[in-house]
Amino acid sequence: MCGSIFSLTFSQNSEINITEIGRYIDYLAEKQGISSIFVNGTTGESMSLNVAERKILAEEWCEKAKGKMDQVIVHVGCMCLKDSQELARHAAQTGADGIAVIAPSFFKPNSAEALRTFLHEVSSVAPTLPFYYYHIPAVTGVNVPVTSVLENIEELIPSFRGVKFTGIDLMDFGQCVSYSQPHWSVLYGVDEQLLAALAMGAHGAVGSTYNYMGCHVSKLMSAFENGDLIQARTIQFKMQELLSYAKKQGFDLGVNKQLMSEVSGLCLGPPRLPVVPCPTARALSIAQKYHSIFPEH
Ligand SMILES: CC(=O)N[C@H](C=O)[C@@H](O)[C@H](O)[C@H](O)CO
Ligand SMILES: CC(=O)C(=O)O
Repeated sequence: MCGSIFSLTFSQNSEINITEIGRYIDYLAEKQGISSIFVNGTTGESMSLNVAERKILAEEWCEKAKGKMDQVIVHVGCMCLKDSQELARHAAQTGADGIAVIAPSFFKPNSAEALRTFLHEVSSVAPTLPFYYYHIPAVTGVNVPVTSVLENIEELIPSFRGVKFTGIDLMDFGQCVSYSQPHWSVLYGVDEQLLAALAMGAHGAVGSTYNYMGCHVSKLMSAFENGDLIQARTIQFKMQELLSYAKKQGFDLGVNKQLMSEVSGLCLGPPRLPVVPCPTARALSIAQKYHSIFPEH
């Protein structure tokens, strides 16, 4: 299971703060059973960071994860192809285990072909690095079916190794799994309905809430593997209960980040504008809900 890391900032000025990264990795490995990390993605507020900041973070996460995480996947997608290529080259030099790329979303690709060409251009500057397409249509507004992105993709991108699928279209997802090659990973990213994706054959899970619910999610996944659907559902329903409570209160990245700070005790700092910090009372109430749903933590 892969945790998507939150950005780390200083509370005074929301400048990036790399001093907490080592502790963050130990927390994920020891307390949440997280074996891989996804850096500079949605949760990591990559689109609100500049290229220089993203390089510093990628370097520090790769360095501190050595010997503690199986894999560090660095997201390098940007609005600008040149920036994405610069970050892809940098990820290769930094020793990342793979890169992921989101569809640009200001000027959107108008077809699967345009999207595939963009992905190809990024991958070609780091040809030896395993490449993942990151599908998150609710955020990007790019709704190209992933199935159509995957068609003969290795002819275009020989380093292609899978998809991080954060969408709710389980038919598209199922077809991706069905089309996938043995050396690919088709990973699911909507934490609230992971169990449905496991039934469709998901090879793994990547998500923001695994930062603080990872230990429960690994139980959900083992229960599913052992055929214990009752137990798997019980855990999934608890996750849904927490997230639906949080959503009623206005769940966004600011709330999610504050919740992680409350549960873990780590100092993650505030989000960067345009995301605004979560009011303390709201974070405490959601954290209380978390502890009542998962009393063992
Ligand atoms: C939009 C977004 O941030 N999606 C995340 C992963 O990609 C998920 O992990 C969600 O944060 C999670 O499923 C809660 O809604
Ligand atoms: C949530 C997630 O997977 C990301 O941070 O991109």
